[in-house]
Amino acid sequence: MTTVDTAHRPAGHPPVKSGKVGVLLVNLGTPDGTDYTSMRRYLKEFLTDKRVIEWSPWKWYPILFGIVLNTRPGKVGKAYELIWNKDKNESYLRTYTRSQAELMADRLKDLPSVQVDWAMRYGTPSIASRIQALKDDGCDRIVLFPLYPQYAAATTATVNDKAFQHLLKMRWQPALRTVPDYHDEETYIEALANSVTRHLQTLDWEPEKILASFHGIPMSYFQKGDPYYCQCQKTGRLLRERLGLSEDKFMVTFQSRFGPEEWLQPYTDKTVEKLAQDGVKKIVVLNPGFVSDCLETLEEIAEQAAHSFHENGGEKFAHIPCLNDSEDGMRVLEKVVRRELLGWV
Ligand SMILES: C=CC1=C(C)c2cc3[nH]c(cc4nc(cc5[nH]c(cc1n2)c(C)c5CCC(=O)O)C(CCC(=O)O)=C4C)c(C)c3C=C
Ligand SMILES: [Fe+2]
Ligand SMILES: [Fe+2]
Repeated sequence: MTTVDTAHRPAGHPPVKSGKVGVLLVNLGTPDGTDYTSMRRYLKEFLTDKRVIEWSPWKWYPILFGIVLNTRPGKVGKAYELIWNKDKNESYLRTYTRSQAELMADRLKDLPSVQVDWAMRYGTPSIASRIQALKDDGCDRIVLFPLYPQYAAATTATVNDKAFQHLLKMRWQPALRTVPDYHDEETYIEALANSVTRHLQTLDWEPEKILASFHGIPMSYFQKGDPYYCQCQKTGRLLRERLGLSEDKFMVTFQSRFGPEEWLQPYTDKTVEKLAQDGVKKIVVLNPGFVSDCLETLEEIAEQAAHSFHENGGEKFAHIPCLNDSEDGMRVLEKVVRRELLGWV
């Protein structure tokens, strides 16, 4: 650890701490509560992000403020209620992100100059508040880790934007290292394969199809050059090969469509429905693109997709949890963080 030489400091110069390295884990965000006001605040911050909705504000804001922010908070709030972590009165996304940061701090104990923290892109704790806290604690270098295995402008880039926006206001900026995607990282593929294998062993039936369902993005974002689709496809292929499955048995699909545009295909909901209608009786779905379980996995897949599969004639449906704060999941995050710390510790 290096520290600043302050012996010559003139009277009145503020005391400064320095010499530590911060690691900031950042996930998407989550509402503070399931009530209308909390939901509206969260959705407003999310859906006014130009990296998420790329339409011109002239076109988007009348729809957002006139319709979406009046109707969606109530509807989505009910969905959040179904998957709320009642013990901690928060969403599981927050519970897991905090736990990942705590476990990461423990795993990096051999590096005493490293301090680990966590933040959310939307809602609390904000990226600005945690970058400031790390800097105030003496971190003059920060590894910023957007918790997305696949890069998308709507997720990774907006986390980076937000961090640099805060740096704009700082006199003494920390050096910031942004962590790249890790969609084809060996440890990640291995962790996903282990979780599939282990979960299948707990079932007394064998799936006819395994679906790797990723969050979608509008097709237009892909056409503008976003690498997300290709990275999801590669993660899917590597996982399938690792599991030794044929293309016939394993599919990559895209979920969570929002708005009227065409999104990446095949759509998870339509695929699940069609498989059941075509006579497939047993399927398993996993969400490799989500580091932690959240509304999109627990409600949209484990609840809604399961329901739709059964309604359409399917018999057995299983959802494999995300890696969350499991041993395998933490090994992946630690591997990436240690690589990014090289040269700084
Ligand atoms: C145009 C809108 C959206 C884009 C593009 C988008 C991309 C995207 N999102 C995730 C991960 C998550 N999204 C989550 C919730 C969520 N996503 C959108 C819209 C877009 N996402 C909305 C409006 C919401 C809120 C819920 C709803 O109103 O339907 C979540 C869950 C958060 C939680 O608290 O549980 C995650 C995680 C990715 C990875 C991605 C692009 C790659
Ligand atoms: Fe989303
Ligand atoms: Fe959704």
